[in-house]
Amino acid sequence: MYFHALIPFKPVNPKTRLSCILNQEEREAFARAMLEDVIAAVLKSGCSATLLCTHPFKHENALVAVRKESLNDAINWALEQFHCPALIIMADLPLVTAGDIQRLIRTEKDMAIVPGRGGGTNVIFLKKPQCFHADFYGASFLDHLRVAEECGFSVEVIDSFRMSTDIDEKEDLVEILIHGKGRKSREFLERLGFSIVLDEKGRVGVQRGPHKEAL
Ligand SMILES: Nc1nc2c(ncn2[C@@H]2O[C@H](COP(=O)(O)OP(=O)(O)OP(=O)(O)O)[C@@H](O)[C@H]2O)c(=O)[nH]1
Ligand SMILES: C[C@H](OP(=O)(O)O)C(=O)O
Repeated sequence: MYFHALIPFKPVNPKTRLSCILNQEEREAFARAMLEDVIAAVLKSGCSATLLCTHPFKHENALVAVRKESLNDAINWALEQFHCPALIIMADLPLVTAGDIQRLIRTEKDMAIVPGRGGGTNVIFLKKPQCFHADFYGASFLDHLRVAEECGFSVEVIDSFRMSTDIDEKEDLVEILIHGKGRKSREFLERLGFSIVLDEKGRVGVQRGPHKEAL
């Protein structure tokens, strides 16, 4: 089955929660690397990709719509245009695979949803997108279940480590370094000198060593 994926993307000053370890230029490059990982999985799954971007941006394998409004308003603008099923997938899920996406689009329910850790929503597949409206931020997973109920949708909640792993904070980089073999985002972090480290309590964290290209 062939569907259309909407990928919201903020190319300018993204991922501010990573400012403690990446400067703005690095965060922009890192956000692009994660986006590449997501687009690769989307295309491999057989879906096409449209980026909903806050600023002008070009990608050779995706359509781009520049929408200056907020995340929810941009998604809701796009959903209104859809007359066929739609996938909404965030650009900060670099571990996602084509098989993961196929799991959503093969759902027998009206909607499939993947929660993010901490109450967020990482991916939504909608068979009838026009009834729905996005309500990201805060406990958006609960909000999206409520919207689905209002629409009378049957819902499948998908339990997936890879798709639930959105990269927001420094601690999340551990997951890319451990599980992100072959991903552009892992190559990027390694090039910058990131590696995993154990703290004094035995927990795994990340450290930034010398820039590989500078060695
Ligand atoms: N179109 C659009 N996409 C957005 C906007 N804000 C964030 N995004 C995208 O939405 C997804 C989830 O965003 P967040 O995790 O909040 O990312 P962020 O705003 O870059 O990160 P922080 O600055 O750390 O909050 C990512 O794919 C972002 O690129 C927006 O205002 N408009
Ligand atoms: C957009 C938001 O992402 P988070 O800030 O939780 O990563 C959400 O999932 O509602």
